[in-house]
Amino acid sequence: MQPLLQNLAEMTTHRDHLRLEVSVLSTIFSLGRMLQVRSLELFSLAGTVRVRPRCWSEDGRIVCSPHEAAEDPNTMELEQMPELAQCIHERGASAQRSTRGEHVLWLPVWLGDHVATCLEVTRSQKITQHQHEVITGVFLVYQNYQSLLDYSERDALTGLLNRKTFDEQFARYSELPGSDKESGQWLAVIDIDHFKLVNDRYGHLYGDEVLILLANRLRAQFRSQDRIFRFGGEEFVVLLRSISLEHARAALERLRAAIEAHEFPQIGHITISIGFAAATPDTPVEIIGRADQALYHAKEHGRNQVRFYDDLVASGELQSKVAHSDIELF
Ligand SMILES: Nc1nc2c(ncn2[C@@H]2O[C@H](COP(=O)(O)OP(=O)(O)OP(=O)(O)O)[C@@H](O)[C@H]2O)c(=O)[nH]1
Repeated sequence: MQPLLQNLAEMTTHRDHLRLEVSVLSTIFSLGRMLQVRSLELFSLAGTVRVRPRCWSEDGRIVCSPHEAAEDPNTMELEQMPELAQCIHERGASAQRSTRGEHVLWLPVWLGDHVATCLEVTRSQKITQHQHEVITGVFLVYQNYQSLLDYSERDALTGLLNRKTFDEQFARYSELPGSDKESGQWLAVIDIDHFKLVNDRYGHLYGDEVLILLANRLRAQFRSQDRIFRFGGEEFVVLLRSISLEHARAALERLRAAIEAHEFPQIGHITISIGFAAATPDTPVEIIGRADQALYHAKEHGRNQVRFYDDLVASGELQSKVAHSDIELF
């Protein structure tokens, strides 16, 4: 039991979801006689729920896929794993499948009413009641800790990622290939127009309702590899990945138009302004600064519009930051 307790203690030192995942897989693997342990990621793609192995045991070590979910060639539809699919539809705690020489146990990680990860344990022998209890015990420690970690990274009102997690997520994006016009990374800052009026006229509760509806719309609009943050107040930031400039512009424009057309309960119609910039290998502060400049340009020129920083610099409507710093005297 001693090594198991040590493994559990080690597991809860991690402050990063992936490291925690690797640690729980290695703890379960060390319980012995495992053919394989894997973490499966569940994600939506083109209207279907897909599954892909994110990390797995290989030669006694845990290795992780180098791909993002949507670009991973090794995915399948959830429905191709009927026992797991049924367990998830029924919001079950576990599922099993036993064939000759292979016994599989699945443990979905429930965060609220949502599953994005599932642990899979495969043994050559049947999993006994005692082994099932030990594995489930380790899993529950992991799930509770994962949920605490998730809670600390999210904005309480909207459930979007909070400002605190931005730098880490941005650093991950920066490791990916740089932006070009064919396929790049983009950072957009989205701000509700005259939101103070909504609060003043209808009260903060209605204001909060608008923020929640906008957050839901953002989640529906962007893909699983994009990252959406609430930076505080009525300001949201989206990191868009692997998308051409024109597609990024079109997605942001669709969002703007959808919000303009939406009838919010009691309040009626609101609009948003969006500024965006290329997520180049500069510091996050510089990139947010550029997107912010584009946003404020939109605010000063009528609101309810999407503006791209490079366009504004090219047309002479904005001066680039370099030009500013040249004349900075203090
Ligand atoms: N309901 C609600 N309001 C918030 C929250 N956080 C910030 N606000 C409000 O957001 C409003 C932001 O107002 P301003 O920064 O003046 O901007 P604005 O009225 O949107 O005007 P423009 O951005 O110039 O179009 C303030 O009234 C804040 O009180 C929140 O969590 N809930």
